[in-house]
Amino acid sequence: MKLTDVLAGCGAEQTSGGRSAVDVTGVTQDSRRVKPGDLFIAVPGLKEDGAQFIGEAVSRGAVAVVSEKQGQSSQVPFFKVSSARKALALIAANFYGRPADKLTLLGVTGTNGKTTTTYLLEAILATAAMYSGSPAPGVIGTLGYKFGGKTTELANTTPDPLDLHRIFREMVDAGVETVVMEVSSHALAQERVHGLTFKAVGFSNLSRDHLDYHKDLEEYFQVKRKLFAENLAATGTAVVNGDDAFASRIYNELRGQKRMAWKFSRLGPGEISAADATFSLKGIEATVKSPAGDIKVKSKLLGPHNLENILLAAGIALGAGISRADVKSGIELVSKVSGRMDRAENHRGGPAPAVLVDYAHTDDALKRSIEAARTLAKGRVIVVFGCGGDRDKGKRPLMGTVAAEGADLVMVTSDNPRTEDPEAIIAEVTPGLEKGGLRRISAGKAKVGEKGYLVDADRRAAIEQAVNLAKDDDVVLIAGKGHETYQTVGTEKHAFDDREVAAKALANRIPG
Ligand SMILES: CC(=O)N[C@H]1[C@@H](OP(=O)(O)OP(=O)(O)OC[C@H]2O[C@@H](n3ccc(=O)[nH]c3=O)[C@H](O)[C@@H]2O)O[C@H](CO)[C@@H](O)[C@@H]1O[C@H](C)C(=O)N[C@@H](C)C(=O)N[C@H](CCC(=O)O)C(=O)O
Ligand SMILES: Nc1ncnc2c1ncn2[C@@H]1O[C@H](COP(=O)(O)OP(=O)(O)OP(=O)(O)O)[C@@H](O)[C@H]1O
Ligand SMILES: N[C@H](CCC[C@H](N)C(=O)O)C(=O)O
Ligand SMILES: [Mg+2]
Repeated sequence: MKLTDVLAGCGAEQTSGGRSAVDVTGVTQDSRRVKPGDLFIAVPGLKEDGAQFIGEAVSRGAVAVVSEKQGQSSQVPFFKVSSARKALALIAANFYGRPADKLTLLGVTGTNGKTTTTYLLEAILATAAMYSGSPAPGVIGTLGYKFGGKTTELANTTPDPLDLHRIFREMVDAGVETVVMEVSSHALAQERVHGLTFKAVGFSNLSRDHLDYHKDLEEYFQVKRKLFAENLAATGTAVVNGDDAFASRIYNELRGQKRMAWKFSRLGPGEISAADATFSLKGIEATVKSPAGDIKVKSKLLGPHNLENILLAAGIALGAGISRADVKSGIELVSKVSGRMDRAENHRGGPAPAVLVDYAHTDDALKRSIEAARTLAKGRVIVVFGCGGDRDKGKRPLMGTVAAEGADLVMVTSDNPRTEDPEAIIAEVTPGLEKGGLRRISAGKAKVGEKGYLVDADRRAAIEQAVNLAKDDDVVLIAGKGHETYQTVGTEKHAFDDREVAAKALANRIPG
């Protein structure tokens, strides 16, 4: 592809180097991966400044360079841009032949509920597509990217632009017309979706997370707001959580601009609201009230927070022009979202506690998933959780407090310790548990029915103890790792799946 075509529209100005009439055979932002014929884009990062590696990129065969820095005298054409990350997004689109121009994009942002909402939307869109004879949608998010019945794992929830536009290309080539995607705050901060236009976007909620990356909650919000301010089509629809103060600010802003915005609310009024909701281990029954009319749904998803995800998915789908009937059928098709309130198998049969594996890894998510477990449990709620290493430390005591306030028995353990000491992470969680009113029970002293918290850094042992300490009418909630099939200790990933460990613990359960 001609360099001038790759750079089209990205505002790059040549500052040095030779003739720009060269062909580009690849694009990369990583000097270590440069192949002869590539364009190298030097991105300033958290740890490194890509500009340091321009020499290395050229010596590996880069035929042109894009950077925010003024070009030194360069052997290859050197282009200056005001934002390397924005340029990267536009260049990636050009390089893959602008596949997103052929797609209808629907996006979901927010701290919790993105993955669940995108899978509800996928089912709704697939139902609509089936009836209209159109192709099924694609999905991009934490569980990977999915189209044509195949899911491929991803390193990030929202991929870097070069991966994202390559995936769009694969999808368009396979005939996909609509893509529903999670848009993370890291992606928005790093301009991974710069230049994309969404037909409808949703905002689930905003609560504490990633404050190791964002300065404070307000900055975290401003980053999420970009999706609505910069990426929503002028005639597109925004659906936001009316029960969330941050999300409501977006509603007011868009309404002030006479844009299309809907609020959804589980408890109060809103363009999308709920009535007659009931929750059990069989799922949710509720009436979704919408500008298009009422939709009675029976969902297999568990807990009040999932009703919020249903309202958001219904709002986005209706906003994108899907019929009420397809919204209902799609929602009812989703039997579960992998690793979210995902019930572990009881292979032995007979009475046993319900063991739910969930991905709650923020204090709000943990609070909400414990609340959900409470609506499902006839007996007690037992929670097993830990906090990830090398991530926002501020959430550790907060997660401890919500666990103590919501659960009867808590088993504190490891999540992915990464390069931190597991015991040191736990030591940052336990003051929160004490603050929440639970007292520590010494190892080996726990009795069935007792209140308090136990500590065991070995996640497998912690899950086994929790299952053994549960009575048949208790609910055991194993939070934090959801769909993950590994545990990261140091820099190594070991096979570990909460759902398998829990099913084994149930099969070998020795009550008491
Ligand atoms: C914290 C974070 O988001 N980091 C992202 C960031 O990395 P960074 O700023 O540390 O990059 P860096 O190492 O300083 O390098 C800067 C540049 O120099 C280049 N470089 C570096 C070294 C070298 O020898 N040569 C070279 O060219 C790098 O390729 C890069 O382009 O920029 C990189 C390039 O765009 C991203 O890949 C990387 O995402 C990493 C993999 C990551 O783990 N991100 C997570 C936290 C994330 O994005 N998570 C969200 C979901 C979160 C949630 O909702 O729960 C997601 O969307 O996945
Ligand atoms: N609407 C909601 N409000 C609050 N908590 C929720 C909501 N939906 C899900 N959760 C909690 O958050 C966890 C993660 O849910 P989900 O994977 O759908 O969200 P996500 O935004 O994609 O998360 P991540 O950013 O980690 O990918 C769930 O396991 C549950 O504990
Ligand atoms: N995308 C989130 C996932 C956290 C999952 C949890 N299991 C952990 O490892 O902290 C992150 O990387 O912060
Ligand atoms: Mg997700």
